[in-house]
Amino acid sequence: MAGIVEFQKVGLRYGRGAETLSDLDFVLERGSFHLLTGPSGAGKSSLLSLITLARRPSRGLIRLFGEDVVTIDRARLPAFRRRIGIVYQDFRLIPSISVFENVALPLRIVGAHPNEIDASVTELLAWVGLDARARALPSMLSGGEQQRVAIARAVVTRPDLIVADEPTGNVDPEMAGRIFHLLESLNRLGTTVLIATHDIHLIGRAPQAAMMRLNRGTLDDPTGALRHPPARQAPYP
Ligand SMILES: Nc1ncnc2c1ncn2[C@@H]1O[C@H](COP(=O)(O)OP(=O)(O)OP(=O)(O)O)[C@@H](O)[C@H]1O
Repeated sequence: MAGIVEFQKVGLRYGRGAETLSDLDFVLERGSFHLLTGPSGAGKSSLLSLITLARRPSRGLIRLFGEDVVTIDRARLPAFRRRIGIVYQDFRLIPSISVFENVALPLRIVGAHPNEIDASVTELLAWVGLDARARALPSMLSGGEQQRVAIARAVVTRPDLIVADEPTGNVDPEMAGRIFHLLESLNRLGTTVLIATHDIHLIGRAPQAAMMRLNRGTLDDPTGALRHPPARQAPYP
């Protein structure tokens, strides 16, 4: 089965200091569900930034969807980025447009039909409990509400890969459960999901998820799933 993400001997160094990430070797198989944990400062966001093509590694090979994205012509990177739904830790909503338009934006970029945009955005905003706030600007929302908008935006195009950095960091346990359920449902439909989280409740909800643990920039593999990746995750209870 093809790897959606493959890292070989990847290292990342900011400036002239020691490496923040070292010798990362792993494969995320198509349709897998991974949780990335580790103490604050271990390098989780840095690792996600390599996968989402926000940064290039200092060394090593990264393949996304089977292609080497380190040496690739930069002009081709947007096509890869469009296949990835990203939930940023700091949301990164566009402040000058409405909640609806923030979620609609990825669909507008790919030229989706207006009817499809209306239907998809409306459905997702209802799913995250924000249908009544569709016309609001992001600044009028609480942190947790903004996080839900960011999640709706990340999944609206049904991307091949979803990368979420602390997607439940600002919401209550009930909403965290809904968000997790949404990501699980997308995973069952074949989307590969990688979630970086400190949320022990979230980790407890996903006993079958493959765990990746970063420790000072190197990766532990407590479930062995990186060396022997499951072809497909077992269904969640
Ligand atoms: N742009 C940057 N320039 C220089 N150093 C950076 C940069 N981004 C992150 N770092 C450093 O890299 C290390 C790892 O940071 P990173 O944000 O990846 O960790 P993290 O595991 O996501 O932490 P947290 O759980 O607190 O979000 C930290 O020491 C951080 O200071």
